[in-house]
Amino acid sequence: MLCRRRSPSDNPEDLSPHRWGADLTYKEEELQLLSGSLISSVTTTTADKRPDRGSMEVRARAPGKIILAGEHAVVHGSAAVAAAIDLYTTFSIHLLPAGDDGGAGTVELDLRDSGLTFSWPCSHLREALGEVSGKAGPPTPCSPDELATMAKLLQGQEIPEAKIWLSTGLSAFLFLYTSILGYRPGKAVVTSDLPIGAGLGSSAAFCVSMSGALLTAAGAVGIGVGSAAGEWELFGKDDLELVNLWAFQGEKIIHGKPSGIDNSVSTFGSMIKFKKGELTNLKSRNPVKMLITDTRVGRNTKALVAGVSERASRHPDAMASVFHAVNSISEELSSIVELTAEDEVAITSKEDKLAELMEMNQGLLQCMGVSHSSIETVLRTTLKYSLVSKLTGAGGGGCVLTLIPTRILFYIP
Ligand SMILES: Nc1ncnc2c1ncn2[C@@H]1O[C@H](COP(=O)(O)OP(=O)(O)OP(=O)(O)O)[C@@H](O)[C@H]1O
Ligand SMILES: C[C@@](O)(CCO)CC(=O)[O-]
Ligand SMILES: [Mg+2]
Repeated sequence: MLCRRRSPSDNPEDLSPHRWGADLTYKEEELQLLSGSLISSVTTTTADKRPDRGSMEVRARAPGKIILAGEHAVVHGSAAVAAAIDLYTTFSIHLLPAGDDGGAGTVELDLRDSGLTFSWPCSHLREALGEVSGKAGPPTPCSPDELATMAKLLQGQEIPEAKIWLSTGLSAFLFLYTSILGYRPGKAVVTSDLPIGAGLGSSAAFCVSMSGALLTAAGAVGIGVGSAAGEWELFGKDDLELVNLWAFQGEKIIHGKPSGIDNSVSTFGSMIKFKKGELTNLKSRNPVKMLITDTRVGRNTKALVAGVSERASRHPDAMASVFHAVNSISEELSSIVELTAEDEVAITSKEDKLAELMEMNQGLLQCMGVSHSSIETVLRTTLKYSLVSKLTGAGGGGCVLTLIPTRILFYIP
């Protein structure tokens, strides 16, 4: 399910949202149907801790997400609605006893899905970053100087040009690892069900699972030692709050200016309304079925978010109206989602309203300049079946949501 990066302008430093794959043409057959997701009952971040040959291994997993309404506008203070989906990123950390190899040891990272491994001698990290003790409490943000040091630490690593977009994730790893665990040697392994950079919150799931595992390994959050293989334990509410704060710092390194919605929904799961950092849990009693289509057009959230901010500074009044309209859509959508509909007529009317709001939101995302010809192809294709779609996440390619009303008689697994 990995996203195939196809755009010749797939450069994380390119801040123009239009240049992401703009000159390619897309055929319906090239779209990948990812999954139909029931979005009301998904578990939150969970972890598993077990002794392993004299040392400790901790695994944490965190879900991806879809945004039903409000992406981009949420960065500018509007409300947005998001739901966790049942595709996960898992981060495992195996702490090695210090000095096991007679020296200070190494910090290793194995990105299984990309087939890449990285390694830093602990002595080298200490030299570059100075004394850090590892921290159990709330995070201190990564300073510009520290960020520059992380970038330098990547220079010695062999990152293939075609996967250079992983650099920000690697910087986030180095920052979270050294801030939480100091220079303890360890081996981390990351696997994910999520396509990377496709709007399903891969960066947030990466940061949340990483924060969960590292904080557990540091003893800063408490889960017990797992009894049976394959058992996941839920974190307590206060622990989730701490995991979320650290994950947000990681997201800042990857995204530049995240609203916090992606890490929050990945941490706490379920369906949420999010506005200016405030999270409200939404109780959806009738399931909402969405089809997720991956256009397989690579894009980068940091560049798209920066592009919208630039447009907002060029046209402040017009864009303020757009953000205001999106806020109203998200508010209305969140109250409709919570309505309990008993009979068929009520369910149909609820779904019709949801569809209309999604359609309006898509129009406003086009106004923000974050749609893409591949997204428009999905919109046209689903419209042939009278189904409504909208982009989800940062847009510019990536994934598209299609609302599947209960009147549709086929089942999408
Ligand atoms: N499993 C992973 N392994 C390593 N790095 C990852 C992984 N998942 C995400 N990342 C990091 O996150 C970046 C992708 O994040 P980005 O925010 O651009 O997309 P997304 O989170 O999938 O989509 P959106 O933010 O729109 O929901 C990658 O370039 C990489 O740096
Ligand atoms: C585009 C955006 O609104 C959602 C990305 O999933 C960015 C953010 O809120 O951080
Ligand atoms: Mg992201």
